[in-house]
Amino acid sequence: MAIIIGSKNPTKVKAVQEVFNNQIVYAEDVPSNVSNQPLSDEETLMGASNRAKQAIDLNNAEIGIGLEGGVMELDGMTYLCSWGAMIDKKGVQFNASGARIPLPIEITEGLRQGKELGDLMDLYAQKQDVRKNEGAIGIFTNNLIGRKEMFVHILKLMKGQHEIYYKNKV
Ligand SMILES: O=P(O)(O)OP(=O)(O)OP(=O)(O)OC[C@H]1O[C@@H](n2cnc3c(O)ncnc32)[C@H](O)[C@@H]1O
Ligand SMILES: [Mg+2]
Repeated sequence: MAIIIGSKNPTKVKAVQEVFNNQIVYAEDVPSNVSNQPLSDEETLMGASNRAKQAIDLNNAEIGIGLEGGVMELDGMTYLCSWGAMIDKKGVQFNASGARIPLPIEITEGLRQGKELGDLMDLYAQKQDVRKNEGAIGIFTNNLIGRKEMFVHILKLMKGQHEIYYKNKV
């Protein structure tokens, strides 16, 4: 069973390889067709969903996956949010969201000026490519949870829903 993940970001690709460890995994960059920095749950989920739909159309894949990072407002705070979408050959789609944590005010201010979280995180942490490594979630949780681990959780939530859906159909 071939699986296509619609991104070459290593945190996303490694997470898919870990969860679908006995399957062939291809990584292809596809556009999210939302802004580079999604600013709501709706937009982040839409980005994940758009990527999954394009990924499944690319080759003769059984499953297309989209994982998207964003931020959302809740109760006057800006939270990190992440969404996943998985679509199979029959067009059945499963979604799941990941852990969310509040972001510090200096990050929120940068986002309000139109900057991308990935760039803000590199400045904040004085590191390069935080988005491809521990992610904002790693930086703000003392690395107890990293970006790949958060995506692993989202992928398990979708894989499990997919398994139950077909188990109950037979
Ligand atoms: O190549 P793609 O798959 O696009 O990988 P990406 O790192 O750009 O990831 P997203 O498009 O899913 O995320 C949208 C924006 O939010 C940033 N972002 C999201 N979550 C992040 C995190 O945990 N750490 C750092 N940046 C993050 C990311 O760098 C982008 O600017
Ligand atoms: Mg991106």
